[in-house]
Amino acid sequence: MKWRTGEAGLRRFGNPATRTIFDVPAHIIDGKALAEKLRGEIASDVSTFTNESGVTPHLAAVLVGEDPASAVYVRNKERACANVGIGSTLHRLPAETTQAELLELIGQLNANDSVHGILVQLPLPAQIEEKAVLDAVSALKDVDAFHPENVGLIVQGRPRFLPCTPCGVQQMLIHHGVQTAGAHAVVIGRSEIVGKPLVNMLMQKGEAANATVTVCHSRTRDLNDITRQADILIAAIGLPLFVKADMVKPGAAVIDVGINRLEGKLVGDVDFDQVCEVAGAISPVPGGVGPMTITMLLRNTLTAATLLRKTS
Ligand SMILES: Nc1nc(=O)c2c([nH]1)NC[C@@H]1CN(c3ccc(C(=O)N[C@@H](CCC(=O)O)C(=O)O)cc3)C=[N+]21
Repeated sequence: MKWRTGEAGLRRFGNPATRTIFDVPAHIIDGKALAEKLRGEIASDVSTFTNESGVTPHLAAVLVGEDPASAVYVRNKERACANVGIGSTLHRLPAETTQAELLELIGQLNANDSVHGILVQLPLPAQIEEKAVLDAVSALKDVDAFHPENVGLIVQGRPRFLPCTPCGVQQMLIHHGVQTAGAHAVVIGRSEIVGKPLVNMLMQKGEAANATVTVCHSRTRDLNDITRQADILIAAIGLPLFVKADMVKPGAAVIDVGINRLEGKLVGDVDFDQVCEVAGAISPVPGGVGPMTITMLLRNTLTAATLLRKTS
């Protein structure tokens, strides 16, 4: 489905199964549907790779502690792997695991030739230094693209892996016809996981890039004046319903990276109900960036298996 600036009319949005269909003015950037389509393509690529090499790509996921949200995410990732023919192993460690114990496990996974991708689920318990752990993951198995070597390659415009959430956002822009070249993209949020890499990727030469990029964060003055200039507005701040209609230029494409629980409901960083009246295109939560993040993890695991085969 394509969307172009200035397109008018109401769009149908919702889930026919639950009869929650309603009409909204903005084009809906449906991450769930796109994720399903791309997972079909990944499954076919995995099958080709496995037939040619005799190797089944394998993801090792590490979960430390009992955080219920993390447990759900990790389970979703395992299921997604199985659905495209990627093997996975979940390593569950108790909340009181020491940094040395976690590093020991990562060392074993690095050395294990049948493991191609390693994912350490964040956040980690307070006694463990996140940077030390992420640095220890082999750069060739770093399917999150958090290792400094992989971050450096992204900055230089020659990525090995692209980080899952930013890459998912780019795919959503590509597949919905949102033109990034020359556009003003405003990213709210400067996290290592989303904001910082995404800003870097959007300003590179290449597909879903060549944008003029502005980074906003908690210390930005006159935030609304800046966000209102955005042709593409990306919300990755971690504050529920933070982006309101008066922060959005009419017709802009709005991508909501937020995952917040509010009164038992999952909501994004964008106040969808009001912003969809102003935006030209908007991604929902749930069903937006989340499913795309997992899809890009699957793609990266296949890439890792391909790379490790070439280097061994
Ligand atoms: N090393 C690491 N890599 C990650 O990629 C990583 C992580 N740690 N820690 C936590 C965050 C969060 N994250 C999500 C992925 C998918 C959905 C997702 O699919 N959400 C569904 C809804 C799921 C639900 O109902 O809870 C949706 O938005 O439609 C959400 C969140 C990956 N993360």
